[in-house]
Amino acid sequence: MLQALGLQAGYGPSQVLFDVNLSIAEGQVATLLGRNGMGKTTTVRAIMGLNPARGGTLTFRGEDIAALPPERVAQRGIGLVPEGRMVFPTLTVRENLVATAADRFRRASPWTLPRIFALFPRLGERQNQLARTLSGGEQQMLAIGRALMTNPWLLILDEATEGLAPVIRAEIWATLAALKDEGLAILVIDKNLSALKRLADRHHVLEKGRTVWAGNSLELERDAETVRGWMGV
Ligand SMILES: Nc1ncnc2c1ncn2[C@@H]1O[C@H](COP(=O)(O)OP(=O)(O)OP(=O)(O)O)[C@@H](O)[C@H]1O
Repeated sequence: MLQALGLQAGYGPSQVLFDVNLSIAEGQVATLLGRNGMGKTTTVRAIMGLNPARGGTLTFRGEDIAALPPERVAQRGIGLVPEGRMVFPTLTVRENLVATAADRFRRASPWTLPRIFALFPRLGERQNQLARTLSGGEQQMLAIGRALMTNPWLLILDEATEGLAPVIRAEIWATLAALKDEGLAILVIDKNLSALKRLADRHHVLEKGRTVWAGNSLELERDAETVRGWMGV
């Protein structure tokens, strides 16, 4: 579904990604692992067209997306839950969700407000509240709901559980498992290896802008010590 080969990207004169290789099959959950500053967010930005690829290849559902601007990438069906959530603070929960709503692919059962509120009942209870008055966990749920309202084929979450209470984290992990069961492909950036091992099919470790390890959860178990070393945990 998504494949990056030898991906390169950076900011102005500084190159950050040198050789990122990443693949996510349909309906799979994949992870991007690595210490802070190793290029995970930059990889996401390259996929989304925010920091366009400068080398290598990037394909999504069989199409070359390397040169597409961000709005086109989103239209192709990649939904981003960015680092720091970035919900619209002065819009209500409902307005945040409606703002991005689109069903470009005429899905069999598209995401709607009632479906989002069934997934996150708390958002339903607070639908007329301004987003900035929500707790961190609720804002994260809203960010996920907003990405789902674009009816993506692939959902990307950058540090979605960071700074959240354990009980809220558990809720987010359970939600991602439910979305996977529905067939949604997901790319997760997170540091919680034990949750990721259960949820994800494939893992990629980044070190200084290069994919230095990739494998499934069994292989991750086998190479746990090495991977933990790369992650600094
Ligand atoms: N806007 C920017 N301008 C210049 N350099 C940047 C910018 N954003 C990030 N970088 C640099 O790019 C490198 C990779 O950062 P990136 O955010 O992709 O890492 P990360 O693996 O996602 O880590 P983190 O968990 O800290 O977000 C770092 O050296 C960082 O300093």
